[in-house]
Amino acid sequence: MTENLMKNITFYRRFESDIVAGRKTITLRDKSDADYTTGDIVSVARYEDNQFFCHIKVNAVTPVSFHQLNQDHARQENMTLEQLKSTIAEIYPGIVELYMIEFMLCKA
Ligand SMILES: CC(=O)Nc1ccn([C@H]2C[C@H](O)[C@@H](CO)O2)c(=O)n1
Repeated sequence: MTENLMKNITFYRRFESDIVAGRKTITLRDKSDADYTTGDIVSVARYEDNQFFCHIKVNAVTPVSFHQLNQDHARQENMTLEQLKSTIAEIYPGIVELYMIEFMLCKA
């Protein structure tokens, strides 16, 4: 019998309030952190202390290059495009190939 293990993802603490309010509906990750499939229900915790704070449902996973990032991506991250690019550059210095994980909050 195969067990259906729930996947996990972490976000930096500073993004928790935007996620639980539904203001942040994508995250851009490197390949090692993008192993999600449409329909996955994912358990979300803070990166700093691994404290669970919600579940999300994955709506799509799409490759996107750093140079393609635009105002739509920024709006879905609840940031300006400048903030988004500098956040990505800080987390993943020099990265070109990203994966956009689109998600929606699962209401408890
Ligand atoms: C460990 C790790 O990389 N954790 C991450 C990576 C990204 N995020 C956030 C930051 C931005 O809002 C988007 C785009 O990368 O996702 C994060 O919270 N934690």
